[in-house]
Amino acid sequence: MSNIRYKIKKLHENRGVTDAHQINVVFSEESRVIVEAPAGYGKTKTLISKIAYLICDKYIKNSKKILILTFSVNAAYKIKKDILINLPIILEEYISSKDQLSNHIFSTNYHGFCRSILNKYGYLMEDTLKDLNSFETVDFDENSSEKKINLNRAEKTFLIDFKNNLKMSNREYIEKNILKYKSIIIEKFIPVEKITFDSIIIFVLCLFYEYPEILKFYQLYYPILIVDEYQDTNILNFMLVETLITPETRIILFGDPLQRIYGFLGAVPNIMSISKEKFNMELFKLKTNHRFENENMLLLDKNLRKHAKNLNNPSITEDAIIKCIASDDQQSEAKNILNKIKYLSGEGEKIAVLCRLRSENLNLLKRELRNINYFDAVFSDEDPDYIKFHNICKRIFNQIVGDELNIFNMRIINRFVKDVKVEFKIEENIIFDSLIYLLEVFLESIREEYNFLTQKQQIMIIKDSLERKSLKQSLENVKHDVILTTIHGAKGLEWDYVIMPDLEKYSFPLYYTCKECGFNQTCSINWNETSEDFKEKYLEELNVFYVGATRSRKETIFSFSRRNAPYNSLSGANCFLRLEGIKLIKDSIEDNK
Ligand SMILES: Nc1ncnc2c1ncn2[C@@H]1O[C@H](COP(=O)(O)OP(=O)(O)OP(=O)(O)O)[C@@H](O)[C@H]1O
Repeated sequence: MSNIRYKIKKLHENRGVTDAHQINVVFSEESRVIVEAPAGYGKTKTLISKIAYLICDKYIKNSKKILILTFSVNAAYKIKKDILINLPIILEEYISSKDQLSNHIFSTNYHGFCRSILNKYGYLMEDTLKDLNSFETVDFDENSSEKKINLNRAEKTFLIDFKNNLKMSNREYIEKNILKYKSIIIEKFIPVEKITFDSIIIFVLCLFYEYPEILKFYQLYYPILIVDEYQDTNILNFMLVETLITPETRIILFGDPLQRIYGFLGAVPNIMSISKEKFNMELFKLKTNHRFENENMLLLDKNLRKHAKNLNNPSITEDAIIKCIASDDQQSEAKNILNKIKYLSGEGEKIAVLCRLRSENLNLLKRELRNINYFDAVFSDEDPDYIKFHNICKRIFNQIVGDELNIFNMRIINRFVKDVKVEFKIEENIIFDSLIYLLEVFLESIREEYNFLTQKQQIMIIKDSLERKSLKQSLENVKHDVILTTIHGAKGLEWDYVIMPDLEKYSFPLYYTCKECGFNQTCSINWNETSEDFKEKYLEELNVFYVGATRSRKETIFSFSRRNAPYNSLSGANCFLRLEGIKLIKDSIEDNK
């Protein structure tokens, strides 16, 4: 054991100094641990070492497993890859093969976990659930136009209400209506071989309720539960986690409250502190950033966090000095950003331009960027073209693999890509060019990075990713030196330099937030006079700003215009750029490196 401890300590050494806070988490004997760690503070690294420590300290008996849950499919596979690469190094004498290691852990996303349970026991509630893998998974909300599903008006209204209550984390409503939701899915969706994303978790909650002996089995089978990106947990995820926990379960939760940017999809507000209280957990904070190379970036991170914690009185002690491109109008802003990129690139530096969302301003920028070789990845999950691309790929892929799930090779990949290209040949839309490239990058990573998986598992990741519309998570494997994407799409990724355009009022925070703020000309907010609801909306925007600003290893450069494009209206630096603790200095294109 002392050898293992030595090896783990060595792994957590940076320039000769061991990160004691990470080590405290790894070696802690507490059975309920919650770890708060901003991006780049070594959450994932700590998680991997913790698993190694738990396995070799015999916390996990032979027939039991550690369950590791995450929000996205790709995050789950990334963790699994890290585990399979790193753990054998730490655990040489404890684990003889990767297979043996796989026997101890199950790393998946919430939906993947629930699917695995429904594949085994779903038939107990509804016989046809044994064919779950061949069903099409759909998201049902007010924009849905599912023609094949014969819903009456009352059912449609109910499903929309249910979704809205889910987004509002209204647990009381969900608990009261869960059975009704389940029966509509069974009566109307399953006969046409469709199922909703939410119902995959709902069916498992119902199964556990109806068959407590099955729940008991899973509770004993997974004596250790680890959840990553816990701040994104929605109310259904939370109910699932809660159900799996017994007084004996060891729980380790990792997250960062400030990176909660999926509130609009239902991430529960304050989920980290709620869980800390509810499960009586010991809080550990990681204190050292291992990502930033620049003192001002550390200060920016620190000061933004202080604001998020206390809007009224952030107690700033030192300013972060951040470069900012101030332009007269959107056209000159676009030109200035292009010049900045040209100046920064050239030595293999990776640069990202991160925007809030698609807009008229962004189109001007895109026109300028056509002068360089950049990768355009500005699509949101709700984008019709983005959804269409995934749906068509899903259909083509299913046709190619058919029922034969055990064979996955280059011939299948080539045919798949060729057929997709044929399908989109006539579309003159840069989004589809980007998505085809992203698809190729994604397939290459499955073949090369996930070669430790069986061919069937590789096919299932592809199906899962197309279904979850998560191609944009392959952005980190794109070879271009310059990427234009949204802040939401950049979550969890990092580049050498980040440029954030359009940081003017009415663009970011979004127009509606500025409207609620009364189009406040000075952008200074009196927090004693604002409603809780406004505070919450503002904080969510601040979180998005924080996630964007902390994606760079070397430097983040802000940019804004004095006039906004659509109406050429007067604008100017937004409220975030005026926060105490951020000192802007004029960027004169050449002075960055
Ligand atoms: N103690 C350490 N010594 C050396 N490098 C470290 C240490 N901790 C983390 N790192 C490195 O810092 C980088 C960020 O770590 P990691 O990815 O674990 O952070 P994170 O908190 O999970 O960030 P994110 O939320 O962005 O994924 C990685 O390259 C990791 O290898």
